[in-house]
Amino acid sequence: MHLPLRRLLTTVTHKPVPCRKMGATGVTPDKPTVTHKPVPCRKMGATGVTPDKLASYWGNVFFERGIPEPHDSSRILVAHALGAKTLHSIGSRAARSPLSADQLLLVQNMAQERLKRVPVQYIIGEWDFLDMTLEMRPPVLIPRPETEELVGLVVADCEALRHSTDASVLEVGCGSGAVSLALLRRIPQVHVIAIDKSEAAVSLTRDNAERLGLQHRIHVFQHDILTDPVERLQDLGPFSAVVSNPPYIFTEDMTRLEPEVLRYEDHSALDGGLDGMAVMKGILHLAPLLLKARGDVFLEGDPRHPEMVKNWLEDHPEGLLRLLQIVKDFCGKTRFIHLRSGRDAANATTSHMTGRRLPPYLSSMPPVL
Ligand SMILES: C[S@@+](CC[C@H](N)C(=O)[O-])C[C@H]1O[C@@H](n2cnc3c(N)ncnc32)[C@H](O)[C@@H]1O
Repeated sequence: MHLPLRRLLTTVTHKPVPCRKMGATGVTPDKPTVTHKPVPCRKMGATGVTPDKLASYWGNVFFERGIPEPHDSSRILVAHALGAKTLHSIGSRAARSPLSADQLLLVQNMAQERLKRVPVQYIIGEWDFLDMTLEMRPPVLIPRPETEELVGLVVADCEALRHSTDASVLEVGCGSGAVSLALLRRIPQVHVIAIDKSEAAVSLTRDNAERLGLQHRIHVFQHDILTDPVERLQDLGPFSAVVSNPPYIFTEDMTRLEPEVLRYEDHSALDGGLDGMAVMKGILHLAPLLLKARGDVFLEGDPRHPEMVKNWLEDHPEGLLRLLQIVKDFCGKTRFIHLRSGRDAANATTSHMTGRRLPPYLSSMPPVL
């Protein structure tokens, strides 16, 4: 059953109960009413529920209810209730200590959310992207591991960014700020302009920039690349590079998305129109107006897009954009497109990258996002 998107607005972020509060009893008045079958405290003894037992209990419930990555989900939720990222990291003593009543209830409430297919990232309210922990708030897109590779590609292959002292990047569709903030952390002299048409995304990027102390090197504002005046961006340029992980799912593929994605993430962060290229084409059109004489464009897309971009470039020679590189993601799918403005770009080459695995409900999107 599909939950209405309005449900997103009521998704709560469950703050961890620090370990030092373990042993506290009673339920705080602001805790939501428990609607799910309670943790079987009587079976395990009210103070006898250890993190491993609880994770295993909820992992089995999730499994029986068809929740993807059932055991990973439950372990992350239990770890979060203990103020940790993983159960491995809590140490053997904490692993043997029973949870407090507060913590039990917190896990139970979070598990209820997971049973409704709310992504773990939204439930715990944060997620790691490269070396950063970012705040996550629905419906802003949860950054995917492939996008970490996009950052790696920009850092490795954008000479202009590494060698110039006044390099600037425009990110189109900043979402949570993952790409822009990762670039700022890796390239000290760079300044980023990050735009998004979604107010929620702009606000989250700003908050994440503050969280990481990077707010002085990033200018974030609401801007629709397809409809707002380009002069607004030109006034802030010209840029050394334009980077984007635009919405690139073909509209016809949207219905095949997992409930976690379809119900809770912003559709306009995902749906790229009939050919998945609505925003991408906007960027290709505008890039020559925004880039320095020899500037780069880095795009993440669907595996069908590199060929489609090649065709688009043949139909639009006036833009003087050249395809420089097509790069595969860690699944071996053609994923990233590197273009350069001006006449001196080399011929296309193909390279491969490796990386880590994504939870299935995020990775099995058609196509993998
Ligand atoms: C796939 S998400 C990428 C978010 C983030 N950069 C990341 O990689 O996690 C695409 C983002 O583009 C934004 N977006 C969609 N259409 C846009 C448009 N016409 N102009 C600006 N941003 C747009 C969405 O709001 C969304 O935040």
